[in-house]
Amino acid sequence: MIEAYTGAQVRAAETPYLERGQGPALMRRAAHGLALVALERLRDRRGRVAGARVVVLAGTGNNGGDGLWAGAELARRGAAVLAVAVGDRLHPEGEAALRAAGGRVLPAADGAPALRRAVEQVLDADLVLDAVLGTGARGGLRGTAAEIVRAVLDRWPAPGGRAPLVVACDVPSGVSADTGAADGPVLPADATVTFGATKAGHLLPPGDRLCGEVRTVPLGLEDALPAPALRRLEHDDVAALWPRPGAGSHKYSRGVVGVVAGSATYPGAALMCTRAAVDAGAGMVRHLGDAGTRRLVCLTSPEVVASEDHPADLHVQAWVVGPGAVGDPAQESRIDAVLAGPVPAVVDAGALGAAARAAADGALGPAKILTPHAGELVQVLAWLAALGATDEAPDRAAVEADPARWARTAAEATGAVVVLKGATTLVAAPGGTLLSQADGSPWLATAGSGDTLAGVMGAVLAGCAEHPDAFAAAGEWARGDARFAVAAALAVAVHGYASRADGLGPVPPTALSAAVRSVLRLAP
Ligand SMILES: NC(=O)C1=CN([C@@H]2O[C@H](COP(=O)(O)OP(=O)(O)OC[C@H]3O[C@@H](n4cnc5c(N)ncnc54)[C@H](OP(=O)(O)O)[C@@H]3O)[C@@H](O)[C@H]2O)[C@@H](O)CC1
Ligand SMILES: [K+]
Repeated sequence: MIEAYTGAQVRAAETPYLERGQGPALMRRAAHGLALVALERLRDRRGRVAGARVVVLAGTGNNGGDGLWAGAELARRGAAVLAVAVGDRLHPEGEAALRAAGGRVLPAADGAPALRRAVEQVLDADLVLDAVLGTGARGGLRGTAAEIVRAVLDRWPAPGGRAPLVVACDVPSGVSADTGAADGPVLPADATVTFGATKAGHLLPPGDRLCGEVRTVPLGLEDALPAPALRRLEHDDVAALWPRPGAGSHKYSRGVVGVVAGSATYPGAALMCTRAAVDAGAGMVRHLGDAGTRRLVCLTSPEVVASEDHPADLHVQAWVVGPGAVGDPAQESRIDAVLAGPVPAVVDAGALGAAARAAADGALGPAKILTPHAGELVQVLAWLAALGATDEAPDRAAVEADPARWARTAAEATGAVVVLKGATTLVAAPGGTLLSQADGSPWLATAGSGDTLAGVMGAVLAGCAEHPDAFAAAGEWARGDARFAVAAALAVAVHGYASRADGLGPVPPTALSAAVRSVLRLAP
């Protein structure tokens, strides 16, 4: 599991060390880790370090200091290192170290000619160390640094062209270490070397897409860190946590999933959703819907028991409501009943409007999991604002600029877990628990993918519904209501792995569902 922290959390953990005078030692350790990754990248690209042209984009603070000390190490290995000073000063010891190692300094803020030279040097470099801003940034890049990065990006080579390698120091400058927000220009990094702990901004969109590979250099702060701001499940976590039947399990103890999906207009959603719940290992899957859809469900997945019942007539461990359930009053009535009841539920697509209404009448509770994509979240937040449950109704650009903020807002306003689907999917629980998963193939952005995810999520939700400690192996934090957020993240991860199971190619939802089975053969 990756645990990530805000910049402020890491700075607070560093404070006692700084007060004991250990700041310079921490900086040297950080800079050495940065230099090692830069050396590795240079060797991969050029075979040797000697003679490589390296530019350090150096800011005025300690982030710049890290870059200058790392530049000094590279200079000692024979690289030609130029520090581009973007502000009115440089970290004094870092600058002295760089000069002592034979590096040069270009004060880029000294007028237009200096700025133009800086841009040429960056474009000509083999490697750029981006050390303008780290955890001390207030907002995105501004001033000379912003002008340089903008001018460089304007001339950044087309795909296939040769661009300098970029290694970011702590975070790509201009990306918030706390939120992943990127206000203004940012040089996309091939690798980001971070210090003390992974930062939340490395795992949150849109900044996560600008980090490249993230490497963390330990600084010995681990024991001083508080609870993480954000977590990401990795392969081993998924293998260990996914609910599996024991010798004494039977279909009811494993979890029955009830699916309220499909309508005369959209029967396919019900087929994909029920199939995925079967493939993800539900003990039993029941489908409620119109006669035509039921017949198709039974033909596609004979394992499913389809009926025209009402949710109140059935005992299930978890519901999935909404996929394709549009324009059918009987389905709407079933959705309302599930939302009003206590049973855990995945609330998708056609049920999100009803969820917003139900939430405005009283919290849905943490056992309900809403699964909007960005467009649907905008709609849900607009409904919540219109119903007086929230103050603000952001547009899509605002949601995409800071998705974590808005996923959290929706979670607090509804009392439910909110899964904001995207290339990086965020899971926000009302208590503040936040997970980020980025496991899927870009091919996953296809119609029906969400119906499949909802089915997979229904299966894992049914498996943990009656077991508050189902995921205790992940840590104390995962007990009780937090298990619903973990269930959601597990489903997102498995769905993502399934999209890559046969390599990177198209994944129509039926193939995706079949791949879920191969992913779940993971050894526990
Ligand atoms: N603490 C430690 O023990 C360790 C810390 N480490 C390293 O220190 C980093 C944090 O260093 P930091 O605190 O000096 O802040 P930092 O990110 O360099 O930026 C602040 C400077 O930038 C400026 N500035 C601010 N916003 C701006 C903007 N939008 N656009 C332009 N400029 C802006 C601001 O200048 P001002 O505006 O105040 O004149 C200020 O001078 C951390 O990320 C890690 O790399 C490691 O060595 C390990 C040990
Ligand atoms: K940086």
